[in-house]
Amino acid sequence: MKALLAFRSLFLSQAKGFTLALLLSLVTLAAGIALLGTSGWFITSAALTTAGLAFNLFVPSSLVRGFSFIRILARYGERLSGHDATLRLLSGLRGWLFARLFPRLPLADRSLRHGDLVSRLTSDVDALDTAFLVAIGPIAAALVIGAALTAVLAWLLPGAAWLYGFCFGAAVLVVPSGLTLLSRAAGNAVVRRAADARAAVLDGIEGHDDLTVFGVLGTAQAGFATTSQHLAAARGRLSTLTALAGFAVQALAALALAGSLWLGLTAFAAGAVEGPVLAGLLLAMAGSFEATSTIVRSVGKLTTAMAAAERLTTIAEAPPAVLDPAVPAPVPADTTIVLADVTFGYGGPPVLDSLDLTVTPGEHIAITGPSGSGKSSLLTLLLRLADPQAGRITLGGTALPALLQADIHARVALLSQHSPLFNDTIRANLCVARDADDDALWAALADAGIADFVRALPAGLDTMVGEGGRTVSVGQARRLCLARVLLSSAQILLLDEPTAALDRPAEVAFFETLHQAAQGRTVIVVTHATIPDGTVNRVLTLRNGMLA
Ligand SMILES: Nc1ncnc2c1ncn2[C@@H]1O[C@H](COP(=O)(O)OP(=O)(O)OP(=O)(O)O)[C@@H](O)[C@H]1O
Repeated sequence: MKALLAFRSLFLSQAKGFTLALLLSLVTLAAGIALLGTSGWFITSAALTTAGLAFNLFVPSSLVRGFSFIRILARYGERLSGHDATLRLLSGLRGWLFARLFPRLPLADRSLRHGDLVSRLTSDVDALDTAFLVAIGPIAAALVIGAALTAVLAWLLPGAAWLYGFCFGAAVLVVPSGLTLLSRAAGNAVVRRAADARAAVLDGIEGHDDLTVFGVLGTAQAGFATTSQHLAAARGRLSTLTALAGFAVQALAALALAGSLWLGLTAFAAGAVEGPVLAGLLLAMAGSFEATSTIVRSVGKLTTAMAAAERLTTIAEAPPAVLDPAVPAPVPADTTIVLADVTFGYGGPPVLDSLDLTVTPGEHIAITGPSGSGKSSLLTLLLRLADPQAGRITLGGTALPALLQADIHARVALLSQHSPLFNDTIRANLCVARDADDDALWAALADAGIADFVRALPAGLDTMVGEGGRTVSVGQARRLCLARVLLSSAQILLLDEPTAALDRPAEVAFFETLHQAAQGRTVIVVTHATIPDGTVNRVLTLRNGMLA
């Protein structure tokens, strides 16, 4: 519940819609109960009145019709306002989560799987946004209705009021609370297992080719079947508990009705209550318990929502890798980069150890070094996606932590080892860097050495590249990503293994084009390739955390 409370400001932002939905659900419930009560009273009165001659049929029958209409209209209005508020809450929740997620990327918790993250961003948010609609709203409405009917009973059939009040209170408060406590573990397991299943699906799709080639598709399928069985078992446990709670509520309803019938008949025999009123009250009680059955079904969802809330707050409250300064420094015009005595690691031995480096504006440098020597980590620091544990990095004389990250990223562009192509047109993929006209796009494509290929495509710049750039070769995808980086207005370009997928002639051509295309801009390229002569000003080697 504490995790759910963390989202109270978001829920409160939709308070108007939820209050309206709550009021309308109260009207719906009240109209339903009044409908049953009036019908019972009406039918009994009509039966007790000789041939109906002395009985005014008009008032009760119009009441029955009136309550039916009110019930239908109120239910419609409740669904409309409740779902409207829920959808608004959903957009608020997603915005809230993304706003917290971005400054925390890459997530410090490397164990968090891609599929799990997707699960948190989708189904966990969905579980949370319906918490009001399926659980909190119905519980609040039932409590009000139960209290009102108890008050009516205290007036018309005092003997039964305490019994009804006790049974209804237990059905709305005790059984759902007990179910919440008992189903906590099952609710957690459902959320966890659902995330596992989603991750297994994503892994299977992403790794399908390799799994097929290595002949282990069957093993992967068996793994997925096991995950699905675990999910089904967790859902089964939750359903069993929900069914038991449903049985408890029905038993309480039966106890309240049977006891009230007995107490009511005693009161009727003593002349303390009229027959039609008694019939109406008993039917109204039966109607009110209808509200409790929804609650029991909903509480299972509430435990899932609580588990989802915990998983979301885990990401949202994780300390961000870096924080923007409260008062940012102005962006320096100079783009000289200086790393002085920089030490950085991931908790173990330092990856970069007292490293010094100065890169003057417009200089092109290459950094080589054995795998795992810290080349990519160095680029991470230059983008201020992490801060060094010791030492100082400055841009134009201003320390990076004094600048807004957005300002740094406007000046420093990255072509990473994993730069993606989005499932969109070539034009849209390039314009991620900045909005540009066709001339600028073709110039960037020409600089990246891929203009001829794009020009030969029937749809040219409007060609869809497919998911992850599946319709182009790996080398072409790298060049399209390079074109995007060249198109950006950043004065400093960082490239991580830009030629990993190219053969030697293409690699040489790539470095030559890069050198020409990025004239006037600073280039830091991290690579295992042998750098062709004349394409960079300096080649440095990173070894044992230091540059040589
Ligand atoms: N997020 C991380 N958490 C923990 N350790 C990390 C993380 N990222 C990198 N490392 C470790 O830091 C070291 C340097 O990694 P880095 O990727 O910077 O090396 P690299 O020189 O770029 O390697 P490669 O040439 O293979 O790309 C490696 O030992 C790696 O395992």
